[in-house]
Formats: sequence, C-alpha cells, structure tokens
Amino acid sequence: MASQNGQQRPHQEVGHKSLLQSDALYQYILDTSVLPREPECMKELRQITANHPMYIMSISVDDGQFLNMLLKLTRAKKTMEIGVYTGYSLLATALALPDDGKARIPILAMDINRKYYEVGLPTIQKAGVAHKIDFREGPALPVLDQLLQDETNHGSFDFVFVDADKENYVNYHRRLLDLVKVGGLIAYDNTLWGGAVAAPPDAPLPGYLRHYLDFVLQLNQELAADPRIEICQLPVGDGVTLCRRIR
Ligand SMILES: C[S@@+](CC[C@H](N)C(=O)[O-])C[C@H]1O[C@@H](n2cnc3c(N)ncnc32)[C@H](O)[C@@H]1O
Repeated sequence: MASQNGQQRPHQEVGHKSLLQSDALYQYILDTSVLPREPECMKELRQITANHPMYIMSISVDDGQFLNMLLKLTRAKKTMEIGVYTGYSLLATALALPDDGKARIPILAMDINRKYYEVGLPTIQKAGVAHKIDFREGPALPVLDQLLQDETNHGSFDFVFVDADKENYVNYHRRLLDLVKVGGLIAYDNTLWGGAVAAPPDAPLPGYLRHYLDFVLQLNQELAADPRIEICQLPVGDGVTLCRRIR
C-alpha cells in the first residue's frame, strides 16, 4: 500500500495497520468488553461527571479499565496521580490497590482544584476506598520537589499516572524518574492528543489542541530518547505512554 505521496511508510511495507478505523469498532469494544464489566461505582461516577461542565477532561471508560487491570497486573502498592478532576481514574486506581487499612495510604493524588474532586468524592466514599487516597490540593510540581528532598521517597513509587497540565509533563518526567522505583511505571495520558501529533502542520485544529500540541510533541520526543526507561505507546483512550524505569 502506498501513502498519498506515493511512498511506502515503514509500517505499510510490512502490512501493519491500526485496527481502529471507525467509531463503530470503538463502540463495539465498549459495548462488548468494557461497559458490561464497568463496576457500578465507576458507572455512577461517569454519569455524575457527564453532567459536569468540564466532563471532556475525564479519561475514557476503556482507559479506566486498562488502568485498573495494569495496576492489578503490576501489583502496585504505592502510587501517585497528577490530575484528579472528578476522580474516574482515581477510582479505577483505588479499586485495584490492596487495602492496608490505616497502616498506609497507597495513593497520593493531586489537583489544583479540590472542587472537582468533591464532585466525585461521595461516590468514592460510597465505594469504600476513600481511605486509600491522600488528596492534596495545589500544583503538583512543588509537591514533587518537596518529596525529592527526602531520600526515603526516592525510588519508592510503584506507579504514577500523569493526566494534568500538558505544559509541565516534561518537568514532571524529570522529577518522577527519581521518585518511581526501578521496574516501576509512569503512565502519561493524552500522548496522541486527539490525533494532532500526526496532523500536517497546517491542519485546522481546535484551539486547545493547537495550543498544547508542542508540549505533547516535546514529551513524546523526550520519552522516546530517554535511556533510563523502556516505553510503550498505547492507542488507548487519547493515547497512553507507559514508561518503565530501568535504571
Ligand atoms: C484531564 S483532567 C484529569 C482527569 C482525571 N484523570 C480523570 O480521570 O477524570 C486534568 C486535571 O489536572 C488538574 N491540573 C491542572 N494543572 C495542574 C497542576 N499544575 N497540578 C495538579 N493538577 C493540575 C486540573 O484541575 C484537572 O482537574
């Protein structure tokens, strides 16, 4: 198969194609494998979030299912989330993590806006997992800097989910690599940025996509070139890049 300019791209030479070529196929995945298995509490939170003016910020339901499975597979015990909003990804995380009672709070969750978190908090409480969450209101970067000042925090996190201000993703990465353990994971959300990462330079993009595109492109380049991690770019939700610290 040839591309528009007549030249074959490397993935076309070997016949690789993305399967997700239509909304109907995405809907099939949701209807068959995702929505029927969504826990009731997550469904409730998703419906509450759908009525919130900023609902577009929530991760997708398949992204939530993926996150929940990933945390179980990796047996993560200590995690961090940057960018909580109403808490859909946070609830997916809290449901997956083991319950150590009062001995240890496994999730450090940060958002600049506690009001968003409070929209979902009653559902998180009803689900019986609120005690797993240490929520901090405020910008995440100073919290990371504070954590780094204490040696005992270095290499202590099993998993970090980053879904916040795109302009700081690179700054988060530079700090998180010291906080996550060797063998631990950092997952960056929105790394395909609505498809804009592969759009022609003059493509007419919605304003917010255009505004943050360079930050996402810079992150993707830095991750691809970073020898301290192994990476895997997944076309789940808006694109998730998994980074496994290897040194
Ligand atoms: C895309 S939403 C997060 C969605 C969430 N993960 C979910 O599943 O619903 C991004 C969030 O990041 C928060 N945010 C923006 N800048 C931030 C910062 N500097 N530090 C922490 N949170 C920030 C916003 O308030 C917003 O709630």
